Amino acid sequence: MQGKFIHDTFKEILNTINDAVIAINKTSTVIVFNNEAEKITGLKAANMLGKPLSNIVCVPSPQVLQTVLETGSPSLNQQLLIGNLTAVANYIPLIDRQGKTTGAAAIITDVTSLSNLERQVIELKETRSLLEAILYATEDAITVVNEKGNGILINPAYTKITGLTEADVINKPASVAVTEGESMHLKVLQTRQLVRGVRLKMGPAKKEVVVNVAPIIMDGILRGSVGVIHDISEIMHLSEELANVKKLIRHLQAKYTFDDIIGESEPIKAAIAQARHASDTPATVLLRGESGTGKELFAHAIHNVSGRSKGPFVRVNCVAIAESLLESELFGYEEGAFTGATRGGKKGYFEDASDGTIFLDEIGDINLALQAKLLRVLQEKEIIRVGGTRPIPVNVRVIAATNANLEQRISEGTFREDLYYRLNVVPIFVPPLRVRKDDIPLLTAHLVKKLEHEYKRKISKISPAVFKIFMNYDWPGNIRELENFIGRTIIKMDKNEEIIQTRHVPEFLIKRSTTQLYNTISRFPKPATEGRQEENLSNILDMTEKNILLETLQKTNGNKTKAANLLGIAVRSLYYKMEKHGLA
Ligand SMILES: Nc1ncnc2c1ncn2[C@@H]1O[C@H](COP(=O)(O)OP(=O)(O)OP(=O)(O)O)[C@@H](O)[C@H]1O
Repeated sequence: MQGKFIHDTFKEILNTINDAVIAINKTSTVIVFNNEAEKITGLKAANMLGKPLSNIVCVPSPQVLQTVLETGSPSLNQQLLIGNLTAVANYIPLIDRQGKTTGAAAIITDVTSLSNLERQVIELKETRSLLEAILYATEDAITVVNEKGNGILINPAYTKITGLTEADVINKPASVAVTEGESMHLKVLQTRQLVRGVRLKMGPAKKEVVVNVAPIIMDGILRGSVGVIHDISEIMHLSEELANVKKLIRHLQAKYTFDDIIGESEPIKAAIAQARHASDTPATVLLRGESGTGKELFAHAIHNVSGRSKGPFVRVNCVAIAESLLESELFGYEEGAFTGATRGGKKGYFEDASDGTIFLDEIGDINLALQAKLLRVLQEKEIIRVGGTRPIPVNVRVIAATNANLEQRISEGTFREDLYYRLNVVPIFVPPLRVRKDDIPLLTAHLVKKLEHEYKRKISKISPAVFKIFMNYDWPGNIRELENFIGRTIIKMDKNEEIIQTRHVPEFLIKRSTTQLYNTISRFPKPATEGRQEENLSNILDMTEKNILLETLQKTNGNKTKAANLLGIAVRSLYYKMEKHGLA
């Protein structure tokens, strides 16, 4: 009776404790427990009392409990599992008055929620290791800034790409890293909006990069932003190479378009308009004009705009090929046509150009025999290979070019008149540079850019004095000569110089330019404008034009073709001008 009293009193005392308590005897059998123990085990008294402790809770290390019972020493923080719960037990030995261990009390604390936290900490650590691995492994640069826009993290790729180390960026404003353009971190922090695909230059080496930056927003609060930076210098390099390869391919085809024909002066605009018009038709085009004026450029452009642009463009320089070979090159040959002829024969340029365009440059210089054969091709639209008899139909558009005075050659009997008319279906006169000097600045800028790339130099400016020299010279070699001079000028510049100055211009060009300026001024009788300040510019220009026409016609004894040639204008336009000035 007294034993029950003691037991119940003891249990009451145990119930005042927040932790679960289960007392066991020397054989690990449960002798007493409190309400909290029933609660966390979910067991009724009948299922606990007198049962081994291991039936009630899972003891991962039974020997620990055994040691407590045997040695009478407490053991703390031992893990227990009760169903889904994780608990920690402190085993306290129960010792009687004689100092003998009679059992033990397990004081059990539910640490499930605590272990959840621990688990989260472990998960966070794992995530962090994973993120670090990604940060270190990726080839893309990553940069993180805080909400103030100051750097807080970069990865090794960032340093590799931008050349900036942690010392350069951590705790520094994001803008320090950007050499050209605006810091996207700062923009994102202002707008809270993601930015994508922005091109910038970063770091001391001005690396070409593309950046994506996203805001970091946690629980609605802006904490900073993260940027991913892609190095595109390699892509840029590759696309440059691709552009070069494309250029090479275009060299085998038609390289230029009308956009490549630089000039805004009236004479060049008129020629371009004529050429554009001709592109839409299948008509044969005859390009006239001095050497270096851009006739070949026009031929390319006409082909590229025409319906045949997908077909081949075959350029034949009729003077560059030996006369004896030109016929077989143009029309091909049959097997055995001559000693050394390839077995099976060979196609000529006309057949190569099938469904495309053949550009016959320097057409004025082919011999009469070949002229007759060419005439036949133009009339019949078929060729006969050298050594053959079988006509082969060809579908080829002909563009011819010459700087020769064909009309004069006809009168001299060296050029066939019938061929002239066959070729001259659409004549286009490409004006010489001296009649379109207004285009010199544009052309110079274009050619400088072209050569800058070729010579791997950077030219930022051309001094006005150099332009003056260029403007005062007549450029008998036309744009080819201008291109040549600019090339020679760039060569004379030091590597670090970026401005073309007069000292770089070859001496003799300066001399010639000055002489020509002097001649131009003194050549013409002073128009009756002196003292007549009220004359407007248009009248002065008219008078000057009239004087030049008169002077040229005098020089050519009234031969209008020659005069037009000297002036670099079409005979038709000479007639028009003569009429305008009452000289016809
Ligand atoms: N309007 C232009 N814009 C830009 N470059 C031009 C222009 N005209 C000519 N060029 C350049 O000048 C050089 C000479 O041009 P092109 O070979 O077409 O002249 P051409 O009249 O055919 O000469 P030729 O009669 O000696 O064959 C080329 O490098 C060409 O690219």
